[in-house]
Amino acid sequence: MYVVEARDLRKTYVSRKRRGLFRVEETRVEALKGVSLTAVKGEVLGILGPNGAGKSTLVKILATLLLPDSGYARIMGFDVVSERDEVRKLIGVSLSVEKGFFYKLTGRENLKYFGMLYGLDGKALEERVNEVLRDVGLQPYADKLYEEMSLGMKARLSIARALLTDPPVLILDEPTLGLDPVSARRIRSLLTSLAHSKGKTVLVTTHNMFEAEIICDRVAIISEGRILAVDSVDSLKKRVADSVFLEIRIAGLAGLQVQNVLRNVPGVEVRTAHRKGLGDKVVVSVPVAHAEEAFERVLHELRSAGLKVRSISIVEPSLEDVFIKLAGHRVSSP
Ligand SMILES: Nc1ncnc2c1ncn2[C@@H]1O[C@H](COP(=O)(O)OP(=O)(O)OP(=O)(O)O)[C@@H](O)[C@H]1O
Repeated sequence: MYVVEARDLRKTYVSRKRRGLFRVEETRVEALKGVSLTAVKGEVLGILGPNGAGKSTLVKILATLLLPDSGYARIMGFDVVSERDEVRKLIGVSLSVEKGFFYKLTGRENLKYFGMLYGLDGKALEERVNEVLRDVGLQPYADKLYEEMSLGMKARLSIARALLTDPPVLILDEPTLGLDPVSARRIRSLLTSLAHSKGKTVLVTTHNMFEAEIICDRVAIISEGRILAVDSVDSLKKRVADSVFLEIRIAGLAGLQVQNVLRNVPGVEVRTAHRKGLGDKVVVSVPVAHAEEAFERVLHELRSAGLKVRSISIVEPSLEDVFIKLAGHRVSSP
């Protein structure tokens, strides 16, 4: 059984704006255009896409906070619409824009309040609150008022709240957004250990390629309301890799010379030539099946032409390359 299962989810937002006294203008945004995905026990599933791709909409539907127009989603077999209460017992949710905390209570008091709502009390509540504060690294700031916390502290408190009941499923919208690198690293390793050591299913949205690559067992690439692919990072890369890149650094201003020297080498395409740092960095694209041969040949040609090669390395495609290939644009500029 899938722990998370979504089938053909669709959601259109309709907003109405008054234009003059009698005219109302309606705008419709199709945020989800038939999204299907599944997640199993013990995996971190990343939902990766640019701003406006539909990540938050999807997450809110799975978290029972928004109704889909059609399609269905289940958490451990329970329907997110018709069995909302059962679903809520199974999930811990942290959204990127949090509204539910009390500004005049401390972080610890907020957690205690939510812990009580979830049925914890006495010593068990005290211990659980300390445990989750430790997990997210918030102990030193636990007694600060919520309104005095930094963005990063608030983000961590939100994850701590999602962990309170030790739920089997975590649904986290941009969990490391606004965190400093040390806190982000801590949260990332917490999420992978929750999945891999405790068997939890962790759904995280992110537009951070690096994050998706290092924490996700599988990544769902979403763009303009559609899932373009769901697979492990390695498989996604293999899917798009019809070529690899050789990154060559040459002493001095030699970019154009490299282009000239390599122009007639079969299968080699010089993609860019620009100056960076100490010398020119030239990226050469070669067919994937001939990477090793091309490496030798390119090095030989450059040396024969008297160019001083500082370094040459084979660069694997990145998740960004995968995204560009599937979506037709970069993550940062849809
Ligand atoms: N309440 C709403 N009313 C109208 N349109 C909305 C609403 N919420 C989201 N949208 C639109 O739906 C689309 C998907 O938004 P969504 O927030 O799901 O994307 P996202 O991938 O989470 O983006 P981000 O990374 O910026 O949070 C966007 O075009 C957005 O403008």
